[in-house]
Amino acid sequence: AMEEPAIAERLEVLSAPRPALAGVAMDAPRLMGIVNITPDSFSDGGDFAEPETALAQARRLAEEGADFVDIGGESTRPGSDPVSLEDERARVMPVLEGLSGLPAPISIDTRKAAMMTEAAAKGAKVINDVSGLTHDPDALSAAAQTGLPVILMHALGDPKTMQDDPRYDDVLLEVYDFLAARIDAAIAAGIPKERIAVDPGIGFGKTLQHNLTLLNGLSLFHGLGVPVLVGASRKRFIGTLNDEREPKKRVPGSIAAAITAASQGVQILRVHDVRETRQALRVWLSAAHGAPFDAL
Ligand SMILES: Nc1nc2ncc(COP(=O)(O)OP(=O)(O)O)nc2c(=O)[nH]1
Repeated sequence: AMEEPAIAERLEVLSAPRPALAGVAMDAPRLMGIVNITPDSFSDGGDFAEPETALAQARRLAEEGADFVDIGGESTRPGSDPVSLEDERARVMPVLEGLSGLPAPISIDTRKAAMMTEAAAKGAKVINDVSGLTHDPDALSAAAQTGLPVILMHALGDPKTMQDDPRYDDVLLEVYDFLAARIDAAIAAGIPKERIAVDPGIGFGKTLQHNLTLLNGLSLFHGLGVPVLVGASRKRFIGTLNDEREPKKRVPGSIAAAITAASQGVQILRVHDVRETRQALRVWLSAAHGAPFDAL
């Protein structure tokens, strides 16, 4: 088999030239903290459903060192139902208004064109669409109009049914090809390549095996020439491997997944537990460099 590149060589990938994303340098693993303003998110639904608690969480994650704070008003967990524009707007906009002074750039986790436009007007600096700008026919043009960088994620169909029976001939290549096509579509819509990042969509229409094949092969996605984001935090595959039904008890496994991604040069890690993940990353990066790594 091909000799596995040493950690140091893989770390070279980290320093591969990628433009900054919303002003955040892509030269070391960066953390995207998660604020789910929903009653039903799979791991923390209801915890931050009120503006005050969502604001406090966003500020806390920024203080813990989040490089981005991802704000979402629609759970896209397996089996979830879509949220109306009115409901998503009512959940998210009050929080965005309250976060205007946040030191970390805010990403808006939404599939709706109208939400992208309105969130951008309220200070969001990144658009994060779990459907890769495919769900809303107006999303590509709306995202391009905002001038914001976009994160294009792969999902196999709709959250409602994506886990019913996910099948691929080759999950790595099919996810890669989907992301390549979405990059082309975004560029054609007027979003320059330096404002694009991709994400394989762990848990979005994938079996345990699919998720593990993706986590093992993440370095492939650097071939797309844009920053790579991975969101494995607290997800079901961690619970399946450990028979751990409670998402909040999956933090050690989430950290292991984050280190797995960082060791393959993934530039952005989307996590619920910023302080814990940052601590682990610093140790891993410092050891891998043989010296204190304080870029985080
Ligand atoms: N780019 C990106 N965005 C995402 N948004 C939501 C979730 C699902 O996790 P969470 O937001 O915690 O749960 P829910 O969708 O139930 O709110 N995962 C990702 C991900 O892996 N990548």
